[in-house]
Amino acid sequence: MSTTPTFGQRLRAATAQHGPLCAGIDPHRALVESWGLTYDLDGLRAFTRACVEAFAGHVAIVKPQSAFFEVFGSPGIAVLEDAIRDLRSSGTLVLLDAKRGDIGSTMAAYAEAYLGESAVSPVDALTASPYLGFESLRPALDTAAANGRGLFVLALTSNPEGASVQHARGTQSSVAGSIVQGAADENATAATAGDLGSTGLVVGATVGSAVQDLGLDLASVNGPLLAPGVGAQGGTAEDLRRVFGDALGNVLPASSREVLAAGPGVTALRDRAGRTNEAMASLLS
Ligand SMILES: O=C(O)c1cc(=O)[nH]c(=O)n1[C@@H]1O[C@H](COP(=O)(O)O)[C@@H](O)[C@H]1O
Repeated sequence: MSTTPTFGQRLRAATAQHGPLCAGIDPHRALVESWGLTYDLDGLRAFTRACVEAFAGHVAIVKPQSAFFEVFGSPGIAVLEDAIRDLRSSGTLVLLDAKRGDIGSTMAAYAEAYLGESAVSPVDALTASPYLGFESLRPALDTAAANGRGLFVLALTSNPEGASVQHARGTQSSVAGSIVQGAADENATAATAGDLGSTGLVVGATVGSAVQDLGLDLASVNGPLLAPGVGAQGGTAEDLRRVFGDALGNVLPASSREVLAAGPGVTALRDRAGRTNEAMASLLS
């Protein structure tokens, strides 16, 4: 039997030590320029370096948004890879936000790229879109599990357009409901062992009463619940309480712009992340 700790176990240990905040690295043009940097490769590099210095060893998990690095082509990806390596070597978990989702055979290549045993730039977890069907993610679910890594599957996203797909009802349940069930099934073995599962869900802090309206049981998922939308998108601590109810203990509040706006100083960034973390920890406990 493998003795490699699971992603769920590693995440639980990390949040116990550092608090629940998932700090985003989203080098938007406006943010980069507001730090007095030029919006080019040098600016991207300086922005990312400051984030890594501020967050490494101080928060449980960091979520770089791949899109903002892809903008700069392969040199931008190299900046992302350096950040992933440096964060992970400091012991900070990395959730790469790339929202991958494709037919199974292509999904297998995405899984190999980010979660595989021989991945060039491995991450601890990856965001994934299940809208080609939850089972299309099977290669990523299995590769993640085999290598002690995790997957965060979009269930109820923070954008207003998400509802038109995710709230739709089939013969038995809503689309989001089937995603919740899929994640709960993946985490069943961990649940029996008393561990947090490694298949997480993404449920935005801005989804209002959707969880209740659709009758979703998020506590039954027994996995981490990434909650983007806090801060810049209008989500508040009170919203988290309303949205997640008895599943609050598994929530990772995700904040990018609100924390990043404290830059460019490394200490100021770290302090903002620390204060957000403390506020979230007292809410969730
Ligand atoms: O998967 C995500 O992280 C995500 C899902 C979602 O439903 N909504 C959402 O905003 N996100 C991401 O979370 C980050 C939000 O950034 P801020 O609004 O600046 O905190 C961005 O990187 C988004 O791509």
